[in-house]
Amino acid sequence: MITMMGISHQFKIGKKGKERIVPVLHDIDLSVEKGEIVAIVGRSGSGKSTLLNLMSGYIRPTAGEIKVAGRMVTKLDEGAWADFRLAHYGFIFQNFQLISSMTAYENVELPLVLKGVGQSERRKRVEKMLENVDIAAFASHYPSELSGGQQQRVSVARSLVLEPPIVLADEPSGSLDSENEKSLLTMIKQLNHELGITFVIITHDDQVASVAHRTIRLQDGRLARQAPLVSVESIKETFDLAKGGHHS
Ligand SMILES: Nc1ncnc2c1ncn2[C@@H]1O[C@H](COP(=O)(O)OP(=O)(O)OP(=O)(O)O)[C@@H](O)[C@H]1O
Repeated sequence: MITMMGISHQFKIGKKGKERIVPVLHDIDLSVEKGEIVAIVGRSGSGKSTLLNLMSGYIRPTAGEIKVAGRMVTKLDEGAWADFRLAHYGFIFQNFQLISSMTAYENVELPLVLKGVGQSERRKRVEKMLENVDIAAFASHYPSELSGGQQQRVSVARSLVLEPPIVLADEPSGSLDSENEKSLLTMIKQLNHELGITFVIITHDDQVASVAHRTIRLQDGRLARQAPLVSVESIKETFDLAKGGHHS
């Protein structure tokens, strides 16, 4: 679903003429399969958010290529990226990013309005989504009239209402208590299972990482080597020996 090939990224900081280069990611090869839940973990500053921002096209890699849903997205211009994002990605953030002057219903409806979906179809989809995340009873509440957990549910509903194939989440449970965190994780598992949505989730939290099918660790901008149970060399050796033995 998402393939990164030889991705490196560096930021330029400082005033013109006195710029400094900050290398952040180094030669990342990574792929996320359709229907996977992948957790990205690593120390603060290891490059997790940068990696997610590259996947969503908010920043462009200094080197390397990214393919998403069969499309070479590194070649897209700003406008094409915006369309691609709307069609392929949902986002879940730590601070929910709901619009305070809109009700829960209107917040969830917004992506459909932006996409030009007609009113009766909008109503059907918003109502279904609000029910999916168990927040229908609070449809007419403004964000300030909702608890943190309820706001996160609305934010999840909004990110999924266009039924994106991929959801990118940056510390989605960061501001939730353990009860609300549990129900967010149950919801993620359920959506993954029922709709086959692919999730890429940045987290510091072992609970969140425990729902993932796979955990990717970043260490100083590189993928940490997952210690294989048996090295490739030893498999080759065994294979060659077995072959040699057979012929002799
Ligand atoms: N826009 C930017 N300009 C310059 N440097 C940046 C920029 N964004 C991030 N960095 C630097 O890149 C490095 C990685 O940052 P990033 O936010 O990807 O880390 P992270 O692993 O997500 O950290 P955290 O867990 O604290 O959110 C940091 O050293 C950071 O200072």
